[in-house]
Amino acid sequence: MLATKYEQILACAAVRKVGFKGILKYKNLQNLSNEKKSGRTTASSSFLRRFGAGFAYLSSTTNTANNNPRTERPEGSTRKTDNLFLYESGLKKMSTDLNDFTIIKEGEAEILMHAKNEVFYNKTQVNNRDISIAVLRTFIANRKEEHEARLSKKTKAASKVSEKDASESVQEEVANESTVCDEKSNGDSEVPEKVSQYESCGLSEEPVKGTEGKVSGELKPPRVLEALSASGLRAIRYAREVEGIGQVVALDNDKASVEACQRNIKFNGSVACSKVESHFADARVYMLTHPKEFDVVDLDPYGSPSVFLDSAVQSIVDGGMLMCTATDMAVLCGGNGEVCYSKYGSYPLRGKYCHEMALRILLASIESHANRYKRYIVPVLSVQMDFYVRVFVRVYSSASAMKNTPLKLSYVYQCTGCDSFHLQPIGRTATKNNCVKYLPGFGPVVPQECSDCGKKFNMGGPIWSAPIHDQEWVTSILADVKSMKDRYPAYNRISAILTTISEELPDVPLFLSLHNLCATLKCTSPSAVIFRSAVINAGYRISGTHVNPLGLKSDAPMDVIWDIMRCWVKNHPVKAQPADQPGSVILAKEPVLQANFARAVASLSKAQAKKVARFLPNPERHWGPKLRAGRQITSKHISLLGPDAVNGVLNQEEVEEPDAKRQKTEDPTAC
Ligand SMILES: C[S@@+](CC[C@H](N)C(=O)[O-])C[C@H]1O[C@@H](n2cnc3c(N)ncnc32)[C@H](O)[C@@H]1O
Ligand SMILES: [Zn+2]
Repeated sequence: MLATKYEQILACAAVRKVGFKGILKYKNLQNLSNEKKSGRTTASSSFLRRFGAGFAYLSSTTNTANNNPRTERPEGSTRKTDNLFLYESGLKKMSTDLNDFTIIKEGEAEILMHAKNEVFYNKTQVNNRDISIAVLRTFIANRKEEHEARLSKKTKAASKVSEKDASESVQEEVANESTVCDEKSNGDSEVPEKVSQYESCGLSEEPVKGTEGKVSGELKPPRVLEALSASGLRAIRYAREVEGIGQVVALDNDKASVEACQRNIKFNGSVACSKVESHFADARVYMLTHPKEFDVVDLDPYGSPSVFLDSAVQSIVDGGMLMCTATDMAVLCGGNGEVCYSKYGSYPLRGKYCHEMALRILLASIESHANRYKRYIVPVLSVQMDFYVRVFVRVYSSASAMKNTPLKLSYVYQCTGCDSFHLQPIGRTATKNNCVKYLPGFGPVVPQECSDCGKKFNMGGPIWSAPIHDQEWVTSILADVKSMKDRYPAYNRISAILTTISEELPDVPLFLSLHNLCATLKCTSPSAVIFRSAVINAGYRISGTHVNPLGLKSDAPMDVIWDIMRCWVKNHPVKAQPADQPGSVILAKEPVLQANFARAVASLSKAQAKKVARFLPNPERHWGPKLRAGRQITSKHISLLGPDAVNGVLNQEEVEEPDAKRQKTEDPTAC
C-alpha cells in the first residue's frame, strides 16, 4: 500500500517536474526507500552515496495521523509520516518531502530545488554564470602566464645581481621606486599599464628562494569566494567545470540557502565536496576579516552590490579579480538619480546610452572603493545583458598608479534638446622636464548652451571613461568559449555578446543612437551602413556596441555628426518645424563638412560581413529578473512584471516565489 502510494508520488513528480533524468534520480531514492523498508539502509544506495554519511535517513512505514506527502515534518517531531526525512549533522532539519524537490541541471552541476523556492534560483542567469566561467578559465590561464613571466624576470634579475655588486643594484632599485618625477612611478600613461600591474601582482603564490640565488615559486590554484551564493549552483559549477580552480568558498546569510548549498554540494559528488565549502555568514564581515585572501571574489546580489564593494575590494589578492553583478538597472539608468548617487556616488543620465553608463558608473564606484585602500582596478570585461550589468575587473595595489584614477573618470554633459553629449575628464597630466604633474581637468568643456541646438545641459557622472574591456582578454575568452561550445549551455548567447564586444571601439565611451538623431531632426533615417560610411569617409572611426543593436560608437565630434545629418537632410528634406525646435536650430546652420555617403569598406563589422550572430532574442518568454526567494506573488507584481509574466509564473505549478524589491529596481524598460 505504502509502496504503491510512494510510487505514485514518484511517478507524478518525475513526469511533472524532472523529466527522464529526474526519474532516474527519483528511482534511486525509491530504491533507497525500498531498501529501508526491507531493512537495508546500506551506504551502497546511490542516494546515500551521493549524500555521504553525514546524513541520517529517517523514514516510516505507517502513518495514519498524517499521510499527506506534502506536509512538512515539524522540527524535532518524531511523528512518523510517509515522508522521507533527511537530516545532516550540525545543521537544522533539511529537506522534507522529496516530492517537493526538483532537480535542476545547469552545465555540470545539478541542484535540488525546493518547490517553495526557499532559495533563490533564476535560470536566466545561466548567461551570467556561463560568461563568468569563461572569464575564470582565461583568468587561470593568464595568471599562470604572468606568474611564469615574473619568475623568469626574477631569475634574470637574480643572475644580474650575482654579476654586479649587490649593494649597488639595490640602491638603483630603491631610487627607481621613489623618484617622484619618474614616469613609471607616477603611472604615466605612456608606460604600458600592464607593466605596472604585472609588477604589483601578488597572486597567491609562495615565492621561494632557491639555494643558488634562483627564485622559484609555486603558484597555488586560485581561491574563489562566491560571497552571495544562494543554492550554490554557481560555486558548484565553478568547482566542477573550471580546470585548475582551487577552493571555492560559498557564503550566504540566509539559513535556508546555506542548507540548500550544503545539500547541493553533497549532491554533486566528490569534486564538489572536496572543493566547495559553504558558510553561514554575512559576506561583508567575512570579506573584511579575510583581507587579500581570495584570487577571485564573485558578487551576485539582489539588486545593488554597493554595500559589498568596500569589503570585496579588500579581500582580493593583488592581481586578483572581482566579478560583480548589479541588477538595479532602474537606479543605474536614471530612474532615481539621487538613489544612484547615494549608492554609487554618480549621477546617471537617461540617454540612449544609459545601459553603458550603468556599467561605467559601477566601474567608477568600484574604483573609488579600491582607492581607499591604495588600490585600483583594471577592467577586463564589462557586460550589459538581459536585465543586469556584470563587470570583471582586476584589482591591484599601488599608491602611485592610483594617481591615474582622475584621468579615467569623467562627467558627462548631456544636452536636453538634442542628442549631443560631451565628456569632461576629472583630471589631466602635464609633463615638464620628464616630470609628470597631476592636475584638475580643464573645464567646462561645453558652454552654458548647446552649440548645436541652444538648449541647456544636464550633468551626470562621474563615470569610468577609460576602456571597459581589455580586448586581448576578450579575444582569448571568445576563443576559449568557441573551443568548448558544448560546455556552455548558453553558448549562442555568450558567443554573440563576446563577438560584439570584440568589435567595440575600446576608447570611445558611450554611443549615439541613429534613431534618436533622426527623431531630433524629424527626418527619415539613413541605414546604419550609409551613416557609418559617412563617418568613416570623414576620417573617423565607428563601431557598434553590445548594449544596443542600434547604438553607434564613434570618435567623431558632435559637430561632425550633425554636419553628416545636415547633408543627409539636404537629400532627404523634412517638413518645416517651429523655429525654436532643437532640430530646426541644428538644420538652420550650413554644414562645414560635405558628407560622403559612398559605401566604405569598413562600414560593416567583420562579424556583420561574415553574418556571425551579434544579438540574439531571448530564448523564451519571461526571460528576465526573478523575485527574491521566499516571497509570494501578489497582484502588486502585475504592475511590476506585467500580467503576462505573472500569469506565466502563476500558471506554473511550481510557483517561483518572487522578490518585489528586485523587480522594482530592475525594470529594464526604465529608460
Ligand atoms: C541573487 S542571490 C545569489 C544567486 C547566486 N549567486 C546564483 O548564481 O544563483 C543573492 C543571495 O545573497 C544572499 N545575501 C544577501 N545579503 C547577504 C549578506 N549580507 N551576506 C551573505 N549573503 C547575503 C541572499 O540570501 C541570496 O541568497
Ligand atoms: Zn543640443
